[in-house]
Amino acid sequence: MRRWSFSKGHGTENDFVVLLDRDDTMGVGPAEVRYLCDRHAGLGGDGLLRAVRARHVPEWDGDGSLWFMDYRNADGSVAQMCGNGLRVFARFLLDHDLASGPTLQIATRTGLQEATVLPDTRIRVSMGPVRVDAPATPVTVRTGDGTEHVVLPADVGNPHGVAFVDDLGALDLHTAPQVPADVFPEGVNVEFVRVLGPRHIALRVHERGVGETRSCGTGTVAAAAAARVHTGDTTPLPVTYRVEVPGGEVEVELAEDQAHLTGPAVLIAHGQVLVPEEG
Ligand SMILES: N[C@@H](CCC[C@H](N)C(=O)O)C(=O)O
Repeated sequence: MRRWSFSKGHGTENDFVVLLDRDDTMGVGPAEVRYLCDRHAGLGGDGLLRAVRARHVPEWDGDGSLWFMDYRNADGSVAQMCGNGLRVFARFLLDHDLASGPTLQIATRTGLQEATVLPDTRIRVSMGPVRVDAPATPVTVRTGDGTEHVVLPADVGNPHGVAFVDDLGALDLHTAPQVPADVFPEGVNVEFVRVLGPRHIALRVHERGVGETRSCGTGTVAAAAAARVHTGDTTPLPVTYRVEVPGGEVEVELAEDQAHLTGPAVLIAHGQVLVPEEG
C-alpha cells in the first residue's frame, strides 16, 4: 500500500480529492483516480485535482515554475477544464503556502488562468473564452425517461450542451443523456437550465465522466452564455449572471474575450489515505 497525503474540498458541493505531486513522482493514473473518488470504497469525489509543477507537463509550454492543475473526472478520464475545481485548487495552493495571494496564476489545459481571493469564502477565477453555437439543424439529447431536449452546443475549453426547460425537478438524470456522437465526439456535459428572470438562471447538470453533480463551474459559464442567446438578451457585454445550482449559487461574468466565475471554495479535510499498489 502507498500512503498519500490528500485534501478534500468543494465549490458549491462539486467535490474533489486534491493531491500534491510536486515533481510528478506519485504515479496517479486512472485506476488511482477511480479508487480515490469512489464514494463507498474510497474518499469520494466528483473529480481529482493534482498539483504538479508545470515543467513536468509536456503539453504546457509556458512558465514551468507555475502550478499546473491536472484535473481528472471520477471515472479516471482527463478533462480540459474544471471551473469549481480551479477555485478549490487555488484555495489548496494558498492554504498550503504553495502560492501567495490575493491573486495567483494557475497553469491549466486551457492555458494560463488567474484566481483572486475575495474577503469571504469566495474566489473569482478567469475561465477563458466561451463560445455558443447556434447550429442550423437542432441538436437533441434524450434523458433517462425518453424525453428529448434541444441543446445549444457551447465550449468553455470543455464541451457542453445547454437545454432550456420549465421544470428542473421533473428531469431524470440517473443515466447519462443520450447525445449525438457526431456533434459531441468526445462526450459532453449537459446542462438543463430554467430562466428565472433577467440574467438569473437555475440549472441541473449531468457531467461527462461523473454523472449528475451538485454543480459544474464550466457548466454555469456555458449556461449563462447560452441563456444570453436563448433569451435574446442584447444588453452590451460585459454582463453578469446569477446562477443557482443544487449545491449553492455562483456568479458568471461574460465579456467579449473572457468569462469569469465567482463562487465559494472550501477545504474540509486533510489526511492520509492508503492506496493499493497498481495491479
Ligand atoms: N465540474 C467541473 C467540470 C469537470 C469536467 C467535466 N466533467 C468534463 O468532462 O468536461 C466544473 O466545475 O467545471
